Amino acid sequence: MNAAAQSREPLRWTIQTQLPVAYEIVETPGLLDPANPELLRLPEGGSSTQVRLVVLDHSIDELYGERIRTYFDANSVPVSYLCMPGDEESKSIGHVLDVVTKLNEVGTNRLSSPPIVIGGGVLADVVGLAASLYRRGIPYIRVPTTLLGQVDVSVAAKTGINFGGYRNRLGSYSPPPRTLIDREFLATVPHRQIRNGMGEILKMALIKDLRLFELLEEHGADLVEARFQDTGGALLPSGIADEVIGRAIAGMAEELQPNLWEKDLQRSVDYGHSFSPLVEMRALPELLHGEAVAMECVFSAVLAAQRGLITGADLERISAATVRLGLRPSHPLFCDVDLLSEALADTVRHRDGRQNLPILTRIGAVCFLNDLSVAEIASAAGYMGRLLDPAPRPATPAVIG
Ligand SMILES: NC(=O)c1ccc[n+]([C@@H]2O[C@H](COP(=O)([O-])OP(=O)(O)OC[C@H]3O[C@@H](n4cnc5c(N)ncnc54)[C@H](O)[C@@H]3O)[C@@H](O)[C@H]2O)c1
Ligand SMILES: O=C(CO)[C@@H](O)[C@H](O)[C@H](O)[C@H](O)COP(=O)(O)O
Ligand SMILES: [Zn+2]
Repeated sequence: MNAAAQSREPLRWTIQTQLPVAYEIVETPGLLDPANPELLRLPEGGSSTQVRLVVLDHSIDELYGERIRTYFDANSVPVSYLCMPGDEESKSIGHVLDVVTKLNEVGTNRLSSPPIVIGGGVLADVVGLAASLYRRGIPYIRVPTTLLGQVDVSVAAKTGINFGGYRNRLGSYSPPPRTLIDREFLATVPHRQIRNGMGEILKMALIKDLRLFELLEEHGADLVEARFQDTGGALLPSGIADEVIGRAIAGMAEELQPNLWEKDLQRSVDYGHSFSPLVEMRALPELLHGEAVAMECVFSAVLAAQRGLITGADLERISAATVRLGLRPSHPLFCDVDLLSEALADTVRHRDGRQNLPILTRIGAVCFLNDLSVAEIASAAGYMGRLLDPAPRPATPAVIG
């Protein structure tokens, strides 16, 4: 080192900046009506005549492909289409690279011709990650077409793919400036996938919204049956589907906004997401995301009842509501203490060394635990084992002191 540099304090530069983030989630019935301009609107306003990449879920291409093509043709917008599968096993780096390759081929501009993704949560996560990598990040437009996509992914800032046997191991924080929601898409979603979305709505109800939980208890089964479509009052009183979807989205937005970058690792929305990620991956392709989340909602309620944080009656109510939604409350992997302990250990790493385990203090409120023991997990796993057996109903778990 030269003598002059040695005789003084080393120089130091700090770059500080701020990145204001705003993104909108817009309900827009009749999205595919060529007269509806929402799909063409650019984040910064105005519209574009440049070629756009539109990524379609396979099912969406089959069911809505013709209408989508008619929409863009009628509006004279040149489009290049990419169709991809939308199952959990497709949340892979290969599919991200397929999107990036297509962005390159299409010649997508950095800001003024954002790609549009129309599909479920899987496709949104894959395309979102590709957009966040392409030229170090370009905007994209998200159109969620499943219930889970509309009530949960729609608000999310996160993108991700599975890697090395773990969920969302690679990803980014990259919210699209615009997410467009049209409930009509749900009319074609298979009932199992609707129930899957109910798993995330149940999570939201349990952590912060007793009214939403009561709506699920009273109308959940009919909402599934009607796939959230208006039935002219026959099956569902009018307004119920809107209220359930609206409350779920508003609840998620309220939770995410103050902690979008997750500097605070105590997150209520992690309810149902502490043990289930590994269970879901080990059970692939048997369990869907929302199904595994719903099982952990019950498992966590058992943990809460064991501690005397909620009553046995509340636990029964939660488990009964889950079953009424058509969701299984338990699974053999939720009885496997070693697997559950491994899952929690990985979650602890994700939460920087702490459990930060959201746990119910009543239906509609949570606190966070950092001292959950293997004995408690084992006891709750035993209860989950008895829930596998359709009858008789298991007794309320004993409070572990
Ligand atoms: N980014 C986030 O913060 C966030 C939040 C919640 C969930 N997720 C992710 O979302 C994924 C689950 O999403 P999902 O439940 O939408 O599953 P999905 O994307 O796998 O879609 C489910 C199935 O429905 C089909 N489908 C989609 N729309 C349809 C329609 N309108 N009609 C008929 N079939 C249709 C798809 O082809 C697929 O077979 C998980 O990977 C999860 O991690 C991400
Ligand atoms: O499943 C997801 C996101 O993939 C959401 O439903 C959920 O609310 C949360 O974001 C989860 O807590 C999952 O977060 P992470 O483990 O993927 O970081
Ligand atoms: Zn989730």
